[in-house]
Amino acid sequence: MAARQHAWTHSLPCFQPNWADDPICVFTDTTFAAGRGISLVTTPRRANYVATTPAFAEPETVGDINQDLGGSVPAKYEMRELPGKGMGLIATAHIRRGEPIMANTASLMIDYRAFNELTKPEYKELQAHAVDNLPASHRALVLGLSTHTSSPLPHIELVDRIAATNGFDIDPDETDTDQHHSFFVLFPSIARMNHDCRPNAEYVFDHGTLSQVVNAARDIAPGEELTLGYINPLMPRAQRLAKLKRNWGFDCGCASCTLERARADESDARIAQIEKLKGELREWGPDSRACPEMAELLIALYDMENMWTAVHEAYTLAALEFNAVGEPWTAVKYARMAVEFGIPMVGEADDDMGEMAKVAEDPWSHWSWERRVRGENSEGASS
Ligand SMILES: C[S@@+](CC[C@H](N)C(=O)[O-])C[C@H]1O[C@@H](n2cnc3c(N)ncnc32)[C@H](O)[C@@H]1O
Repeated sequence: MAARQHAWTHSLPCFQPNWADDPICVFTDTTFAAGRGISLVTTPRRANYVATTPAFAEPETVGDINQDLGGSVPAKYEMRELPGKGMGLIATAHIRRGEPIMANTASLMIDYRAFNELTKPEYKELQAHAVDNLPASHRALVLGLSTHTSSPLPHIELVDRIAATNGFDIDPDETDTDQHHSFFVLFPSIARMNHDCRPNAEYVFDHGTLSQVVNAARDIAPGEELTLGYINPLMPRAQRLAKLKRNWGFDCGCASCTLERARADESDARIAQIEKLKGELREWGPDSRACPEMAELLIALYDMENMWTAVHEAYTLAALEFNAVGEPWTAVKYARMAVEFGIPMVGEADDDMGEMAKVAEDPWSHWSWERRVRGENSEGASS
């Protein structure tokens, strides 16, 4: 797509290694999202691509996003200081599974090219400029975020620690065929959510509005903390603890990490079996041992592990498996459950959700129909 010129505030310096084809600079729009503002650290080409998205081209799509879902719904949480965790968000009303809890437009979007192509001092300088260029109240919100350290830091280091502690990895926009680098993105209100290895909420990024929505993964009662998962939940306990300590500096005290030894070993064994079953169920070659009972065992294991944010993966595999042995109505049941549980967790645009909508509608014309009993190899089978 041809790059349209956008009215960015473009601050110097830009950096460009000799071998790179584009410089990397800071681009700010202080009028974005009804004056909240946004800063990008990226190439001029990519900044201009981002400016073609509805978030910029149709400003009304993002005008209300940051006021607790348009101000039409009162917030169902409040921020509190929590022992041993810093700040956190606590539910103040009942929240239903699948319900949107909060949303933020991006504050700071750092192209991974900055990390891959620039020196550390270069990208840290750009990162600090990007925050400094935001409107004052937004800048204060960002600079007030956690650094998981109490020692005072020089400004550039402070911004770097804030970004590292609070940023989210966002996959590149698939419609931008020119760019293959992820973005590292900051959403200041969502960043107040602490980690749990079995979180009760999940985030979904929308490239059209450059915004992140947090949805409830299960029913949440007033008084419960709202949590996200910072890491892959399918790691054994020791690996989860080590990764959280290394990357975010805390000893995880969540219910799953504080199980007594025997219960923790059982949980680790279930996690290992989940990984093994997923591998077998995704195998569509003639030697596959996959069968519907395996898929139902997988669902039970996700349930036992309280993996509310990921159980749709098991429903997806069960729908495919039942369809593959010619049991359309059980396939439709699981496809419907995959969509019901999955869309708030991964969004409608997710490939698996598209496949599940097709199975739910017409299992007989889906690629998986009687796949196992026909004994064909399945080039291109998803999930
Ligand atoms: C993205 S911030 C979350 C909000 C943060 N508590 C605050 O005060 O703004 C990540 C930091 O919060 C703290 N944190 C997050 N989850 C935690 C947990 N389960 N237990 C203890 N500290 C946690 C750690 O200091 C971590 O580096």
